[in-house]
Amino acid sequence: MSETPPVIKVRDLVVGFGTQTVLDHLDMDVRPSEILGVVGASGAGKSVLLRTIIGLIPRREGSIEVLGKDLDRVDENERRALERRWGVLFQQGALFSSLTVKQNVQFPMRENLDISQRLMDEMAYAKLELVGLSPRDGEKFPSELSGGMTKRVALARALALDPEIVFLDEPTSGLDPISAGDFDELIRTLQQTLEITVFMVTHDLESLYNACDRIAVLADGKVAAEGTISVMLESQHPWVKMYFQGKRGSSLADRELTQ
Ligand SMILES: Nc1ncnc2c1ncn2[C@@H]1O[C@H](COP(=O)(O)OP(=O)(O)OP(=O)(O)O)[C@@H](O)[C@H]1O
Repeated sequence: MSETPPVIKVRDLVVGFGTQTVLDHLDMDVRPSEILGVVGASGAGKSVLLRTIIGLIPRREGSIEVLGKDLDRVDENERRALERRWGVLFQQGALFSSLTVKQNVQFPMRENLDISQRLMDEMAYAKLELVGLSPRDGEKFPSELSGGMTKRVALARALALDPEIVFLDEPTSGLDPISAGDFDELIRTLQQTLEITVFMVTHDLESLYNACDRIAVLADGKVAAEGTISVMLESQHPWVKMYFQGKRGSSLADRELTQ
């Protein structure tokens, strides 16, 4: 059976800081158009993995292929072209506080595209609409936004260049459960309509149940378990058992079964 090649292929990845090894010969595949949830204990290396894939942290060993390109074999131009094919939502939203919402969303366009202000405005409004915000919200400054709106703007900015992959680092952290649920639904809808691949670091069990197709658990520097929620519920790995079959996990699993 021939399988579609992964969108992200990580092999034998070793990343560390000083004497600390964070990722220790890690392998991972992210499949086309899936939402992969990456979980693990605090400090397990989830954000480090995300940042290494997008090239912000150097590797000690191993290879990373994104969209069929080996990151060690691309030149500067190819690298820039590749970077335009992914969008990133960082943990804190990381909006520029002195720019309006619209200008924040236009930032990647300004950096990468040679187009008129008018076209950029139209594109920014389209992205804002995609994430459920109005043109009027575009004139606000980040300090005037709620937590949920900030995440939506950061997502609109991540989508600015119509990426094929979106990396999300804890997209629902700091949101109340209802806003977090809305955000999960938004990610799911976007993935279905735009067919993007989503790499999502999360602590949020609800997100894992409601938004993710598959889950990868990081422990001891590796992917210790991977698969659907049902695979997680049957896993015998101690951390996975504690997380998914612990008190909170069980109540979600019961709810899932009775739906
Ligand atoms: N720039 C850095 N310099 C030194 N150590 C770092 C750096 N970035 C991360 N680390 C260390 O790498 C380890 C993994 O960090 P990482 O942020 O990936 O954890 P995480 O799994 O995302 O945790 P959390 O769920 O708490 O966000 C931690 O021990 C952290 O202190």
